[in-house]
Amino acid sequence: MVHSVPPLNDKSLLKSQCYIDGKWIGAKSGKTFEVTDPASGKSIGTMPEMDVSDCEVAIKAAEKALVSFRKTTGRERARMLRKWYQLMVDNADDLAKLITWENGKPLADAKGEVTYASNFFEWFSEEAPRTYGDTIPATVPGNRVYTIKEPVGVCGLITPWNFPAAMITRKIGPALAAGCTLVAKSPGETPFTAAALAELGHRAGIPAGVVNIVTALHNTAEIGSTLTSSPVVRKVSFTGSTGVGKLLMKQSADTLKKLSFELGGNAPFIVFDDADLESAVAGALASKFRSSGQTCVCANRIYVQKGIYDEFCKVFAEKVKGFKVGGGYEEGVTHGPLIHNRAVSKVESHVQDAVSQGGKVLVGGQKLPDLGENFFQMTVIRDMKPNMRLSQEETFGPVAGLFPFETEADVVKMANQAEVGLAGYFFSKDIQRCYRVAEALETGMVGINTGLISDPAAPFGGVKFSGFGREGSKYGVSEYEVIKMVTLGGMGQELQGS
Ligand SMILES: NC(=O)c1ccc[n+]([C@@H]2O[C@H](COP(=O)([O-])OP(=O)(O)OC[C@H]3O[C@@H](n4cnc5c(N)ncnc54)[C@H](O)[C@@H]3O)[C@@H](O)[C@H]2O)c1
Ligand SMILES: O=CCCC(=O)O
Repeated sequence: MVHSVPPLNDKSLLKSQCYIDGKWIGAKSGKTFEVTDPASGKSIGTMPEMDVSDCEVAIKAAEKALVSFRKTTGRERARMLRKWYQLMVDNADDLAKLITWENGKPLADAKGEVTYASNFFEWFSEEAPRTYGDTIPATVPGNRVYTIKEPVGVCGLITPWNFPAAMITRKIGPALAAGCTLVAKSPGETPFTAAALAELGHRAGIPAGVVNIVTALHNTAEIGSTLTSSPVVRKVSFTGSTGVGKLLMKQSADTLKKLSFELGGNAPFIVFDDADLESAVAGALASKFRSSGQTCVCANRIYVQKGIYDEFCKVFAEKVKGFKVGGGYEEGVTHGPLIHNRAVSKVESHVQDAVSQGGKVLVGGQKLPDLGENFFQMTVIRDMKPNMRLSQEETFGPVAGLFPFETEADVVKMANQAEVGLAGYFFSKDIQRCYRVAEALETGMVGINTGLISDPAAPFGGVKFSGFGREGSKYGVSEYEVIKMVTLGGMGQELQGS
């Protein structure tokens, strides 16, 4: 496969060290791990394999920086975030090249991610000066009661590889807006984008120790356990799988941390007979195949009502045939590789399971070894059944399983059978049904007549085994705050001299 990486305009954005206490440093042990390009399998470079002692240094730096950072005004923090946002915009091309290089997504998608990611800094720069408390009418005569919002303290942030920029800015933005300092563990598969962001944060004037990034691949679990067990770290925010979320929650119990968990999904995508077929197909394609199916809000189970099932399958499959899979820098490529061969194996096993139980492959279904070991065809399977693995587990890959259904009640029941509840989608022109089904779906987010719901202004998060807490939106900052209530006693009610 032809594969050449375009040079960065600003080569100093490609780092091979960690940003801790305002300085670029390696692991004390001197150990590093290698990061590979998922498209070519070639090495991109190395990053420090940090361990418990390195992570503790980062926590100390964040603890020290908190003393003064928590006293900055919201307006001051807003200006820092705004500068950081602007630097992301100014360096968008380089950030996108890094994302494509380490994650594999096509360059146009990577550019879209940079815009999405930078918008979290813009959004939270606007929220930072508006973290209002309340004035509360007291029950006790003569008392006055009010609340103030305070930063929760040092935060530990753990993010996945599927959005190397957006998952970390979605956490750093509100943490800084609230006045918190932090230690972020960037994903071992995609650490370079986070490091470039740290460099831009440095240039934006974020004070030393406020943002610290540690990297590790093999020591990931011990970094996670250091962050969750440290009494200094008061909050952990994690985005990743449900299994790891449960582990981190257990590990956080002894120190009673505030937690936010954005975990796995298995999104139902429902198309009713009364839907506009063309826009339902477009919505399903956008939702299912975004990042080659590797987003937590990707449609995983596509339910189509019997009356339009055959037609939907035909039109949907024709469109998928038009996709071009390849290296993310190549012209005309619409979909990139999967992150690693474990992801390819899971996708392959979901296809084999469906086929062995009567699913019919309309498009794809195979690995693409000529392109590289992490490539898999964009795949469409019809005649899916509820007991198939794809129906029960998140595929996190490019397989669209099309399930027929009869009634609204049947499909809502099937949709809600999942343990997880992150996003759900449906297409219908019936306004009463729109309200009814949106309210009946057991998910944290619902897209009606759209397959794309992500927006820094909208609260992102799940229910059930998809976790808790909301990111983005007017609710995002509160995840990083505590409410302090103040009662002033004996304030009196009568005016002197009355
Ligand atoms: N809800 C959301 O917003 C959201 C967003 C993106 C991905 N996800 C979910 O993430 C999953 C895909 O990512 P993945 O397979 O890499 O998930 P994962 O849980 O294995 O890894 C996610 C992150 O956690 C780290 N990690 C892994 N084990 C850890 C441990 N023991 N202690 C501390 N950190 C640890 C990894 O290094 C990585 O940075 C999917 O289930 C997807 O739905 C959810
Ligand atoms: O993969 C999870 C995040 C996706 C998004 O924010 O749209």
